[in-house]
Amino acid sequence: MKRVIHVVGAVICNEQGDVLCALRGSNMSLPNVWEFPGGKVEEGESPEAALVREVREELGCTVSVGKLLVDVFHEYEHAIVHLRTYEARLTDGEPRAREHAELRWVPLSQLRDLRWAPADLPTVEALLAKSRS
Ligand SMILES: Nc1nc2c([nH]c(=O)n2[C@H]2C[C@H](O)[C@@H](COP(=O)(O)OP(=O)(O)OP(=O)(O)O)O2)c(=O)[nH]1
Repeated sequence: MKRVIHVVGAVICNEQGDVLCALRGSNMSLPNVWEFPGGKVEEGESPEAALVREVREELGCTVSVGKLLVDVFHEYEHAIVHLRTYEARLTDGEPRAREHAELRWVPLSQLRDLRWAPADLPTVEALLAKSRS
């Protein structure tokens, strides 16, 4: 049985409604794909607390965590990723790529043009569906 990794991702939007997307580096697992900032939930940690901690580590800024958007399991070669994505709002600091190859604010209309980590596609679709409703 593959191990299950519990991962959280933050959907952070700016005033124009662009979404903050992060490019995984070539030296990371799942290299060179776009993802939502976040990471693994530690033992005994709530998903919300993990998201605040990971965003602080990766982007050097603070978010407040809002609604759960998507809760999905995706089977990769290396493991099964249990990904929960949340709406999140920047409350302090400016995001900087401390660990990622690049950060980019992407308009909703261009979200599908990025090469996403496969587990993230349901979140991309949920964001597009929400913007149409
Ligand atoms: N942070 C994040 N990880 C994602 C997303 N989608 C997705 O499939 N993943 C995967 C990539 C990794 O396998 C795992 C998250 O681990 P991580 O961000 O701590 O990165 P990592 O594997 O480089 O960490 P590590 O082995 O160095 O401890 O979940 C996403 O949107 N955000």
